[in-house]
Amino acid sequence: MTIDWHQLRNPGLVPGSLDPAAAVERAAQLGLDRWRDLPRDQMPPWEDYSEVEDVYGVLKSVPPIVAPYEVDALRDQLAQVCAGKAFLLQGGDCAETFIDNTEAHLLGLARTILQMAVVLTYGASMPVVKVGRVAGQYTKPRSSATDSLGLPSYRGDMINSLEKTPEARRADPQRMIRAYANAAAAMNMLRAYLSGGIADLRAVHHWNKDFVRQSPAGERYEAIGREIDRALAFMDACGVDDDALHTVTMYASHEALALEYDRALTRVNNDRAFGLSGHFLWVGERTRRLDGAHIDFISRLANPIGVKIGPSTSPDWALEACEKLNPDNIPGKLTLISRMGNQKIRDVLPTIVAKVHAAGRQVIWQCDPMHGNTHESSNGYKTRDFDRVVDEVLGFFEVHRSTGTHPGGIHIELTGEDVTECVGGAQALDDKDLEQRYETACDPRLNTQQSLELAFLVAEMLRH
Ligand SMILES: O=C[C@H](O)[C@H](O)COP(=O)(O)O
Ligand SMILES: C=C(OP(=O)(O)O)C(=O)O
Ligand SMILES: [Mn+2]
Repeated sequence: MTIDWHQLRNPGLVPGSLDPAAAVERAAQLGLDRWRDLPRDQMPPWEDYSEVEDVYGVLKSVPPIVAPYEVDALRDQLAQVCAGKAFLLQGGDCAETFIDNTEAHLLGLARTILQMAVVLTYGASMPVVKVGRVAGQYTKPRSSATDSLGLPSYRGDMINSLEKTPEARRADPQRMIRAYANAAAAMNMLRAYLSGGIADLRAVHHWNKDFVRQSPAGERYEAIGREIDRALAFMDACGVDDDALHTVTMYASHEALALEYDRALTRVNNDRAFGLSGHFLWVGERTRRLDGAHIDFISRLANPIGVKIGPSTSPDWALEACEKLNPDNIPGKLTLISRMGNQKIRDVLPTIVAKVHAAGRQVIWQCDPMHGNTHESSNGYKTRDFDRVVDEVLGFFEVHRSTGTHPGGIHIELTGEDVTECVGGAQALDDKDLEQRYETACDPRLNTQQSLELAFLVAEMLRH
């Protein structure tokens, strides 16, 4: 068979019909460009929108970052989470950067997620679906259009640069192409490494034993570590040696904020629109208006999607969001990611869960204990207190226990590096320590130790 490469690179490839005009028509039928006419918050301050359109023209014919069958596979796995038979672990940088898109950084992330997943799998006695904030988490919504120096705010490497000069902060559409290239390289590396040695269950458990040995709070975690040891020895004795013990799938997710980027990487396949810039796309707290561009765009996708819900969310809003984002009530399709803050979650979340649940809406409840718990340290750093993070997750479990619903997962800003951005944890980092390695481009992340500690604590919550 001869492959017509020119035709394969056409936009909107539909198997069985390589006619690009038909693909464009299908996209229109699916309403994929309706967002262009709707109100849009957090629009980057582009100087010349025609440059954005040029970049869009380039990106709409490139090979996508992920494949439709993977997107469907993730949704199937998330259906298990929705049914209370699996747990969702999602984590990674607040803002990925081009300069940190290195082998070491990605390996650190993969390793940390795998280590957390092993502990959570044991704690929950159920499969853990692993999703990185990775290979596309390059745009940021901001509270203010300008920073403390009066410069345009940094909006993620896809839009402008963190460097503090007016020129660097200019919104540059060409950066979308660099974001695509970086995302493709990251995904390529992760796929390769996760099907090889680093995903070996015994190796991952070995790293966890190192963590328990070194952590000042190691004693508390030793019991679970020993139990996992015994479980592995038992499996060995039984001769269990399955592929699942050596390879892992980690899916990629990011906030759907730069809609031109995500739309350009959307492909229509068998009359379904797949956002192939990542497996899972979510809409953030600042862009979730139901009549707005972001919600409209993700509502058209076949992907599993999420929406952040902050402390001002009403039960009515949540129900309406479920109807709009998952009209066919498909299990695993929609994740509501609460980020209320530890002082509010116990008051605000119960009525939302009760209303959505009573209406029979299929939804995954996930807890982001980061974004409602940000404060400024005494020495001026944007930070988070580990105890408040843990307390919000605890509140999340308490709420679901009282409503009889499944606490489906956690969504964490973390890195596999020894940064000092969040205070607290067994290392007892304090405000002064933040000066040592504060490297985030946006929000403070849990470091490797804090992330693993959180996983052990959540494993304890899952067991009870
Ligand atoms: O990651 C989330 C947001 O982009 C971030 O919390 C906004 O931070 P800001 O309030 O510093 O703009
Ligand atoms: C912007 C983010 O969160 P939120 O929309 O919840 O503020 C984020 O996840 O980085
Ligand atoms: Mn963030």
